[in-house]
Amino acid sequence: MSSALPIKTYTKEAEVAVQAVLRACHVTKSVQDTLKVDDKVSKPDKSPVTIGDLAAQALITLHLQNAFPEDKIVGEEDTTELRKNDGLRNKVVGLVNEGFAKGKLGKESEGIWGEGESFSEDSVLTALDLGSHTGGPTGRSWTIDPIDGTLGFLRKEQYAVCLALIVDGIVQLGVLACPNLGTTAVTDSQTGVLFLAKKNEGGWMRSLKDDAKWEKTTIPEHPTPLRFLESVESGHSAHSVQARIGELLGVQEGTSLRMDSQAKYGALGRGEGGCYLRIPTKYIGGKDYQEKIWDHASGSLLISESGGVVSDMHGAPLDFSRGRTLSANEGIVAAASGVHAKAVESVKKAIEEFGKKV
Ligand SMILES: Nc1ncnc2c1ncn2[C@@H]1O[C@H](COP(=O)(O)O)[C@@H](O)[C@H]1OP(=O)(O)O
Ligand SMILES: [Mg+2]
Ligand SMILES: [Mg+2]
Ligand SMILES: [Mg+2]
Repeated sequence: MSSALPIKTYTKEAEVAVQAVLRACHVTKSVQDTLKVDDKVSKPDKSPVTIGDLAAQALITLHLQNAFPEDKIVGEEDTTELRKNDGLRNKVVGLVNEGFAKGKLGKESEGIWGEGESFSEDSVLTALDLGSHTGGPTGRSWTIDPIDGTLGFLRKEQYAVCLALIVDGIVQLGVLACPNLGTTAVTDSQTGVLFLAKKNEGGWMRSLKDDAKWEKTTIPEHPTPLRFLESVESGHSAHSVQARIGELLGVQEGTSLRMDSQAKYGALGRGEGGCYLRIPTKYIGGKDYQEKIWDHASGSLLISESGGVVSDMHGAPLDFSRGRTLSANEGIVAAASGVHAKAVESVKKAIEEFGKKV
């Protein structure tokens, strides 16, 4: 069994979520180590999806379906690619069952639901299709990003397995696993960190290893040195605007921490960096883009529960009640409490400057 969870409410939900995410990490890690060219395809929006993304979402959904059959699922992936590609489908079904294989997860999975069970192709496809819920302001729904940062995953760098519970539009519980993140610093020899956040109770982290102890996550009011965290991909956020915001905040030149996925929220949540910036590229002539709820639900709760502040780039709270996207928001600023207000102010100034240039 996993070491006792540090929270007092939603304990069954957290227990199931942690188990599901641990199993998904086991699968994604083995896929990342052995990925072949035809284990990856492009989705209609041209973004990549791998057998790891699809297997992890199916596996997490099977856990949720078993424990909370009434709950809705808002998942990033669907069965479009699997239904037209036999090879991909067979591999995904095989991986899901490998994730449940007896003894695969070590002692943490002993006595936990699903160990040794086998799932048919039909149940795997049905589980994936459950992820098409529209989200919205009422009821309970889980949002899944089975591999966040697929581009980082393909580069064998950072990625995250993300699962959050949203109740009546509010994120109540967030689980964020970062299999390639160092346990004490972004890169160190001991990799693999699991983060957990519960609304109004706090944020915690532990190593991904068996039975590791949970430690509280805290963000100092003024982290020093102040650095900012941003995407590796220049198509996902406006690096040039962010560099200017960094200057305005007094960040030393060349000290931004670039990494893929919600691992950025994990690093910030345990006090690294001090400010995560995600300024849309449309401000420098890029395409319009709406952020998805599964890309921010777990991470944003971790920040607010660790003493930090999260908003959109204009300072407005993130609104998870609008459906599958954060359609009421634009960009993200997540920062230490002593940095956030100045960061939002600096965003405004930098955008004005760039507006004159574009
Ligand atoms: N133009 C864009 N602006 C912001 N985020 C994007 C954009 N295109 C894709 N993404 C999403 O950014 C996330 C990764 O963020 P990061 O750069 O911080 O690692 C992915 O979930 C990815 O979605 P997708 O899964 O559809 O590729
Ligand atoms: Mg994502
Ligand atoms: Mg993803
Ligand atoms: Mg994706």
